[in-house]
Amino acid sequence: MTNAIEISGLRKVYAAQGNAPAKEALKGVDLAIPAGSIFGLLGPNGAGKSTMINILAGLVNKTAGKVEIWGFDQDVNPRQSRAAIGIMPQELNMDPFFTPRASLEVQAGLYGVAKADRWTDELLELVGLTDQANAYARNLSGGMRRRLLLAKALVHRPHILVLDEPTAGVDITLREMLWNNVRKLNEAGMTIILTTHYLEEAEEMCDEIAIINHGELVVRQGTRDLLARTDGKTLVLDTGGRVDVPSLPEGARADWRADGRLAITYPPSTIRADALLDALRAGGVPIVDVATEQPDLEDVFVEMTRDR
Ligand SMILES: Nc1ncnc2c1ncn2[C@@H]1O[C@H](COP(=O)(O)OP(=O)(O)OP(=O)(O)O)[C@@H](O)[C@H]1O
Repeated sequence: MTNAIEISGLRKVYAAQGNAPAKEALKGVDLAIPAGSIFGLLGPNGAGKSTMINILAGLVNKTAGKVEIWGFDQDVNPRQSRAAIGIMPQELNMDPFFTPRASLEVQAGLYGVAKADRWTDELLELVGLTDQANAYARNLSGGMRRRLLLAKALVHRPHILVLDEPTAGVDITLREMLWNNVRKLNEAGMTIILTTHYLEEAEEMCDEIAIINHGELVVRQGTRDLLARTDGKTLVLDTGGRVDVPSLPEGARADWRADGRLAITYPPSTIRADALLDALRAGGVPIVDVATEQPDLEDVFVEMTRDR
């Protein structure tokens, strides 16, 4: 299996409701997600990420296009394609009278996992809920509920795990635990797809990233290559205090930071750092110290999703 997911020409139009006009949430997206990757699906609010994930999960019907999950066409082999994917949803609502163990057993039943093939105890152990296995869900903390949702997504041992905003509003300890789990699952061969608003997290975790905006795929690239795309670097200077900044080569921009340092952002394709430093020195700016900063995913994201 080279691609865990192959999406082509995917469109979704939500029908008009009352005064709200019809909304084309996905406008013909083509996207291949390599098997074995940790793949980030990013985009601003309303870009269409949840729509895409819900289509993968079989919760939203597409208007047009083709979706193959682990080689199974969703429309031709719905059962097999559903069995290949597990989804950890955003929302935390769950039956308050179920214990984690019972929830996992029920979920396994829904997926038709035979009793002998269930791995309930291992799953509870994996997400750190062994001690709460028999506690009612209403007594679980938000973090524990989230861990239970992860375990529920895994009952049928899917090839692909989709995490929709898994760390929104969770504390650092839980976030680390989630990511450790995700890495372990990925090392064991599972393909991971995640949406997140934390771009730092996507930068650190994902091998490849797709950015969607207004229902269209804007870019899909390896994380490292994506970061190399932005033509913007920053020199950060300690000038020993505020001074007048002389005019700089066109394309360069100077900003004073809150910590009193002077940040010069420039496109390295047309301006060399030494030309900038020469211009500053010639303008009488004392340079006590200099550091450089590379663009991060946030910069790339802002550039790619800026409305033109
Ligand atoms: N059930 C629905 N009926 C009508 N319009 C919808 C429905 N669900 C989503 N939309 C619209 O489709 C567009 C895409 O929404 P979607 O939830 O997929 O975006 P998103 O990228 O997941 O955003 P967020 O990051 O805010 O979750 C939005 O304009 C949204 O208002």
